[in-house]
Amino acid sequence: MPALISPSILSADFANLERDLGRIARADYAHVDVMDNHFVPNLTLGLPVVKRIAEVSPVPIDVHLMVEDADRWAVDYARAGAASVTFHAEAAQAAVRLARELRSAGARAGIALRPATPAEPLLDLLTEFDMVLVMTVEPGFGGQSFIEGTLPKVRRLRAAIDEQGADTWIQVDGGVSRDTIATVAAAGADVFVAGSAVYGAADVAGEIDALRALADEAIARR
Ligand SMILES: O=C(CO)[C@@H](O)[C@H](O)COP(=O)(O)O
Ligand SMILES: [Co+2]
Repeated sequence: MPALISPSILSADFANLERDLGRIARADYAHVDVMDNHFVPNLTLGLPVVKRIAEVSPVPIDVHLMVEDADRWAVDYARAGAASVTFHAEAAQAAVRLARELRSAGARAGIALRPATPAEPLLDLLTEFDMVLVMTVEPGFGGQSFIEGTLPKVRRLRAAIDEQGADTWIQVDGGVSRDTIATVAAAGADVFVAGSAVYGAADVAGEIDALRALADEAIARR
């Protein structure tokens, strides 16, 4: 599949969110990081803000839930208008049940793994999820540097998905930029989250195109 680009609005101007969403109209998704200051040591935004973002965004919303008690909150984000809701494996009691509830609510269901969380427990359950998010930094903040040690996990997931013929996307999030995107695309990723690389660029639309071109080139070669 062609690379999908999901800029993280964590690096947007929160006082001008509608304007900054307009700047990523050529992306495939808008990545919205929901942090609760418990699962991660940072606090961002919640349901009422996500609902308005979904209403004004030119592209579908990809919610990345970094909250404790994902089982309690995830479906509410689907009902708030998110096209895709990704919860953390470490924060869910019943990941398969939750993914099924998200699909029933009309959203794509994603499961996220912190850098130190192994993918192996998921490998027999891949068809239950529309996406596996491999965190390539510790969740909580934008602007961190890419952790190379997460690449074998991306490769293992790619091999399992291809072997099973599963229609599960691999998303990578954290430190994705022109310097790292080709490597992680070659390892097997399909969906690329980039916050500081996109919103820190002088030409935001041009940066999305450049990242997409680099990823597509690496995907074509794998
Ligand atoms: O989920 C997170 C951080 O926890 C991310 O979505 C970041 O927002 C990505 O930022 P960059 O590393 O691309 O600056
Ligand atoms: Co994120």
